[in-house]
Amino acid sequence: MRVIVVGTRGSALALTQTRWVVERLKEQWPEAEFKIKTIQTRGDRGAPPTDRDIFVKELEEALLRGEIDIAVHSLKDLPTEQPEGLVIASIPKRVDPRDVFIGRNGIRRLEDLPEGAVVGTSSVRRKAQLLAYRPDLVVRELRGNVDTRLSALGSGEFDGIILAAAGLLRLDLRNRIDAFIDPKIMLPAPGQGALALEVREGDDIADELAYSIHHHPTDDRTTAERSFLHHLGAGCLAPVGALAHVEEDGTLRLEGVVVAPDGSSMIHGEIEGDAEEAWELGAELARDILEQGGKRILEGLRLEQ
Ligand SMILES: NCc1[nH]cc(CCC(=O)O)c1CC(=O)O
Repeated sequence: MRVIVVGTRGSALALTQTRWVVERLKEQWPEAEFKIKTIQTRGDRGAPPTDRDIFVKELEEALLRGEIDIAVHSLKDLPTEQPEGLVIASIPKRVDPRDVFIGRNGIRRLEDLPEGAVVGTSSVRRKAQLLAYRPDLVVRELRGNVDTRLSALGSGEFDGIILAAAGLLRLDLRNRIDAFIDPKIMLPAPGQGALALEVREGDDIADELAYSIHHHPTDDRTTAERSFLHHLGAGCLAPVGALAHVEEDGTLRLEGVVVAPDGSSMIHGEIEGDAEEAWELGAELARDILEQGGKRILEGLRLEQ
């Protein structure tokens, strides 16, 4: 059997999650041989997060050239439209999708921040929801990989920072988390906490290997969330949050939000239905929210750019 080359970015988080994926694949296919290949993306070389696919494109090009057979992505970094010739073969089981707060000087929750405190994040989605909740806070740019962000907190420039729980959990840094942020205050990015395994269309072997670690409930949840984002006509850099849950009986409940970047207005909505209709439910919620004022917020953003 051929060696299956699994491609990943080179950050500590990307490598850790890819090793996790390969361990799961080996459990399913003990006779198969896997090799991990690291590919540097523009995002890793410090490109500003202005293009939606800075973490993704180089991996996809390597896939198309045949240098790798399976690309491992963070699902939330992946655009909602697939490039020609590539397919998502598998969405493994998600970890906690929430955002978390890490504070300094005994501050352990968002609620503990004094008036005018400085919070670090580079995500418009986090900034907008934070300001909607606490307009008094000052939000400052915080970039880089998880390690860089944690050491920026130590340098004293911020009273607290916000990160995805997923990155810290995967890096075994759970003890650094001070508080999980209630999704009522901050809805995560669509797909946050989930991975995606992408393969070449027609590579049936890679497809079958990858599909063996597919997780249907995660797929249904993230399909609804990403459909919501897609039908808003917004990319992963927009001030858009979404979170879906699937109940035992197959009912999917999706919550979504569009927020003005300064937090001054916020359109929130919810929908529920059959998990098998995940894509349609996301589309319907997007239409509702666009009508209720989401459209005005998102058009305002385009004019600013
Ligand atoms: N924006 C970068 C990014 N892409 C994926 C994760 C980890 C969380 C995940 O896998 O969803 C992070 C870090 C963060 O947002 O704190």
